[in-house]
Amino acid sequence: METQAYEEELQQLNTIMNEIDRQLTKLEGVPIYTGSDVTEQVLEGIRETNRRNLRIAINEPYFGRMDFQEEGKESVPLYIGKIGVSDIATEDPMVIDWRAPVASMFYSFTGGDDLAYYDSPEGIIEGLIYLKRNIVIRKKNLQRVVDTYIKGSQNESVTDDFLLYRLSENKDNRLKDIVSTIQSEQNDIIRSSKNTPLIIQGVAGSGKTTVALHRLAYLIYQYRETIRAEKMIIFAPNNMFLNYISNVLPELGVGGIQQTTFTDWALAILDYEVAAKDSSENLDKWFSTGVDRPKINENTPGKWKGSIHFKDYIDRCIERYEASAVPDRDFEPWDKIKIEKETLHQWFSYEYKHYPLAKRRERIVARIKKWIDGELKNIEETNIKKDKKKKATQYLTSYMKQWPKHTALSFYKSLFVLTDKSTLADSIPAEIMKTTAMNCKKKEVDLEDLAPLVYIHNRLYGIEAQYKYHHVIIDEAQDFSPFQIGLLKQMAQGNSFTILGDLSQAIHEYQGIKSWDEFLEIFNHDQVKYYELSRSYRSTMEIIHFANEIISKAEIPVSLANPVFRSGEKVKMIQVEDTNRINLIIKTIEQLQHNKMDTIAIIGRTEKECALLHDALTEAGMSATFIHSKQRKYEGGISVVPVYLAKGLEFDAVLLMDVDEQHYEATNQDAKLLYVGCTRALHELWVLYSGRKSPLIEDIDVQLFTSMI
Ligand SMILES: Nc1ncnc2c1ncn2[C@@H]1O[C@H](COP(=O)(O)OP(=O)(O)OP(=O)(O)O)[C@@H](O)[C@H]1O
Repeated sequence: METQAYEEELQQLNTIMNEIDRQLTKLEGVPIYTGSDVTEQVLEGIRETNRRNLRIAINEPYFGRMDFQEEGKESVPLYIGKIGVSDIATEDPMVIDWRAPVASMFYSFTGGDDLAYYDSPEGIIEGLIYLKRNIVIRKKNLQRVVDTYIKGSQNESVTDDFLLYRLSENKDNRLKDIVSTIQSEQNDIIRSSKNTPLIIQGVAGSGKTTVALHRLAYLIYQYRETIRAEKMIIFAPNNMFLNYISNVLPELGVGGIQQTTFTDWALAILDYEVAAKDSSENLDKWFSTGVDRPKINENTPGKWKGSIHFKDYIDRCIERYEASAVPDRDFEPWDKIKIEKETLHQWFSYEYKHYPLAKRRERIVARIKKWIDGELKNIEETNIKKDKKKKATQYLTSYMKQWPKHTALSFYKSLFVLTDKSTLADSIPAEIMKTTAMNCKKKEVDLEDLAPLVYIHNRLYGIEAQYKYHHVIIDEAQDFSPFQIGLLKQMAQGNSFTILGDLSQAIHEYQGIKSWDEFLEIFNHDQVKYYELSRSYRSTMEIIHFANEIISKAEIPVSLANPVFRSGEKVKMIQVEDTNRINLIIKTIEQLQHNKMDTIAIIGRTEKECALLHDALTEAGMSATFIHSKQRKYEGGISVVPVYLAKGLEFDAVLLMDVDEQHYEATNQDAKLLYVGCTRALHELWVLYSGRKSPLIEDIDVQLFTSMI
């Protein structure tokens, strides 16, 4: 039977490949248009997209087949691929784009005799599925045919076998697409409608980043009439992470989406009026160990400035500025000739109300100048006219001095200067007042200042068209502040958001959130869709069970990860003396490489310790990449990385260093850090410590690891 299926698919592959080849050859034969005719340019754009798509399709034209019988019709085999391909002569679809409505059944159907259905533009279409088949094609060669559902057969649902086959593969240095194995709960998120903001709490390895990228590809396809790639934006925690995920969208045939960090994005909007302080200093501080650990409370700058309370405070300050902006006097450049203050107020508060504050000021200056010109026209004597003009200009300058022109920075700075007893600034903690005023003076600010600065900029100057988005994706959103979300909410049209994160990995406690309610409130609870993904696809069961024991020690209001049934090596726990550490690491890595582990991370606790470890390993002849906070590229191979920078990444094997009582104390924060470290591993996890082991791993069930000396 299997051979028969294979032969059948081989034949089909030939037919489809020939068609793709024919179309591509034809398109590649058309000379590229470089002229200035707009219609021709548009046509060239379409040809270029088609060329690009067909080049993707020619290597792996499809990955699945589903035999579907729509009610009242014949059963037809539908081939599903990354890119849709039609027979050029008959226009019949040969391969269906995975994002097409009918293809949704390939992901949502998990067996059974019930009618399957999908939501088409014409309404719900129902029918029966007879076959669901996974087909692996690599570089034009048919490699594997696995039936995951055959109607009437005993062994009805073996979907997980194929998923496991994909999960057991090793990873290189880039995140991959998952079109062939999207799971039903992921499919629901990917295909959610554009204008419902989504908040997704997903355990480590549940596919949040991957799902977010597939969702973008879906939205571009589904809303192609109204949505543009350049108007969609992804926020990720750092540039190395952006580099790590950079292959997925091109693999899905999607280009042009903005991908950035909040810092880079904010600095550009502020036109680089300020610089961002070196983040590594901050990370060193917040992730230090022992007596250096700073305490975190509501007055911690990141928390305080990231709160909606601070946003409201800024609103009040802006209102105050607005109320007192127009000088409380007539504009009277010459005796008895004047614009009355009531008129100026009328312009400001009514006629120009729809303009942002700075623009209103500009408009009024322009109107006053026009009024002066008009008045001067009535004067005939040249000398008097000249004299009056001079007087009016001087008067205007002194008048406008009473109406300060603000930039985002100057306004922000003014919030941190205590000018009089009645000032609103009374409520700002003294330490924040002092340091922020100092930073503003140096034009060098912290991450937590950027959202308020952009917010003020928007209030003063309005939001430019290029910063109004069709869709916003925020990955690792647990590290965002409510203020950042509140700000972005103003800039995303129709509240089109996908916000993803994991509270169990909320290691940036000094700025992030404790509960998703903090964001839900911003969107007015009932308008948002909240999802929880608890199935974890990355790590083996052994690793997930071990990691779950650690995170259970922290009080976090989310459910534990539930691994797919993929079994591997037990977690290894090793006590090692400092003198033997380097030796042991090198031997372990040799063993792991022998076991075909391609990407291996040695995860340390702080950046400084990792730098020292990396030096020692280099000296001992090992070649590894040291990942530090300024790293922009993830190279793969062997990496030495501080645990907080490993978040978001994954490796075939992980060596967690220094899991002792000094480095990982019995605190929520350290439990989360250790959890992040453990869940980076796909296949093997080695936990090393010297002296006393961390209390976080002290009483872990002995069945869950192997102790080695
Ligand atoms: N449906 C799936 N089929 C195959 N692989 C999947 C699937 N879903 C997720 N994966 C794989 O699981 C791994 C984790 O995915 P991803 O990094 O997107 O998860 P995450 O939730 O963002 O993780 P974390 O929060 O731990 O960084 C990746 O290797 C991804 O390819």
